[in-house]
Amino acid sequence: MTPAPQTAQSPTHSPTSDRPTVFVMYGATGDLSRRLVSPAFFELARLGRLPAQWRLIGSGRGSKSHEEFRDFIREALEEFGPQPADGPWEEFAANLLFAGGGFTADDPGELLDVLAAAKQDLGDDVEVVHYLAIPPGAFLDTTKAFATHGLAEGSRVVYEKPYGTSLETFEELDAEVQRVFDESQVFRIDHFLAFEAQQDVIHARFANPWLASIWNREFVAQVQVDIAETLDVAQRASFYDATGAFLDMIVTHLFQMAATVAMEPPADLGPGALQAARDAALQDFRELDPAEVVLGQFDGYTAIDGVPDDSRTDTLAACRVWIDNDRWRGVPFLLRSGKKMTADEQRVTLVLKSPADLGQSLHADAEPATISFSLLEGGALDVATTVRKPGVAGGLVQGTASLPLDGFEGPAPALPYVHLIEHVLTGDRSLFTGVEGLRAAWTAIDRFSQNRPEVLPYAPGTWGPQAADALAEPGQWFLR
Ligand SMILES: NC(=O)C1=CN([C@@H]2O[C@H](COP(=O)(O)OP(=O)(O)OC[C@H]3O[C@@H](n4cnc5c(N)ncnc54)[C@H](OP(=O)(O)O)[C@@H]3O)[C@@H](O)[C@H]2O)C=CC1
Ligand SMILES: O=C1O[C@H](COP(=O)(O)O)[C@@H](O)[C@H](O)[C@H]1O
Repeated sequence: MTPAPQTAQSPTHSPTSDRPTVFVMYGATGDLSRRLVSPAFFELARLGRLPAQWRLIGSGRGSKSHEEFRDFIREALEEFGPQPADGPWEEFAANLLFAGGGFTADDPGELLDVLAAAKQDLGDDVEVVHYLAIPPGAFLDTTKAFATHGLAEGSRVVYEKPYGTSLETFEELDAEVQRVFDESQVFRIDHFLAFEAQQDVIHARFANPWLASIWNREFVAQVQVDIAETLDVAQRASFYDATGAFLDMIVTHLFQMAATVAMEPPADLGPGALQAARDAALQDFRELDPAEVVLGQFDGYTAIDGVPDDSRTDTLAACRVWIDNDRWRGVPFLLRSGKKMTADEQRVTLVLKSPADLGQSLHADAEPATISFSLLEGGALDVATTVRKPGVAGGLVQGTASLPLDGFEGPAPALPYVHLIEHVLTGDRSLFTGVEGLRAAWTAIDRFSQNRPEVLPYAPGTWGPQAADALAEPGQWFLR
């Protein structure tokens, strides 16, 4: 298979955020827009890092006046921050526009008119960024609509995850995307790659030879990527019920995080090399065995408005992934993510081999040490290690040294979407997924997709069905 060209910067776009820019956000009334993307735009405005002249057009199938859309975004900021009062709200709001009536090949709704007016306001040399914050099932038709209405040429386009919903739909979508756009125009998001702490996993590994030297099957017994949420899905039942935890989180964010851990040292830490290293790791993922996947649904899920009474959608998924290469052969990568769980935690953990695993007789029964990165907010690095118990009785005890990763002088950590939007403007692909890695991810889950296990019930506020615990044996989940 010939890899699609992946260039760090478009030959046709200058790596600057100075060009007047119109962002069109499809799905602007949705959960992603309210919780993550609109706050990031406002944060960029607060930081003075948007282009000097810009507009943000929210696109949706319903109808809203520009003023109603501004109120809608203000309410989202009041709920999720940054607070409007903490930034240049009035100036920001004046740049917000809404184009209703949807956007399809047959009917572009109000978008062409609103876009033309915004471009006219901003002058001749306007950059247009299309941002698809809509459910993945709508990506293909929207891409076709770009071609029909002549909106592809000279623009940049940002696809949310999941890019596809199966190997087949991924191929269909990507073929259309490659037909309509040049690869240099396309950005495929996985916002976990933009977490500050995700970047810490990479930099901690390569800046510390002691860490780099144990980052392999000789010393690591298990790798765990565990994203637990107390969050419900009531606000976005229709998207969620059609998607489920496995597609929403596992084949997307958790596969990318697992690949971040698993990757070979990249040639350098530049955008192209990082993306290529992750993609290469994904290509070594073994096809998932459906017997090593556990799906769960929290009790009460089907009572949510908009969820069918007989829905079998998974709200939790856990699996064991094997990576067939010299560094990781035989090391299980345990991935788990679910809604309505016990806690909000996002962790990448390397469980190291115990003295017994390494054939040592001294302190053979000592617990395995762990190196664990919390991905929440600014992140933290927690190293749990066995030490002597103080006092005359002696014995061993495990203690944890915790290093907050945002506890240093300098700017505060930025929201992931702040990084992503800036990187789209500058053409830097280090935080974006690569098409070959995505193809490998969909290939790895293809057999599972045709043969999904039964969905098991779990009580809200727990760690999921017991079968998920068993995946970690003979070890156990770090979060428990
Ligand atoms: N929510 C989150 O935390 C995150 C979501 N994502 C991704 O963002 C995308 C959107 O997710 P989210 O915002 O949660 O989903 P929502 O269900 O909230 O949908 C977003 C918006 O898309 C529009 N929409 C729905 N169906 C269609 C359709 N068939 N065609 C065109 N537009 C449609 C709706 O707006 P209207 O009715 O106004 O047209 C809706 O408000 C998904 O791909 C998701 O995976 C990524 C990271 C985080
Ligand atoms: O992509 C998604 O991510 C969020 C979790 O991301 P966070 O940045 O809010 O922690 C998840 O809740 C959502 O279901 C999913 O679509």
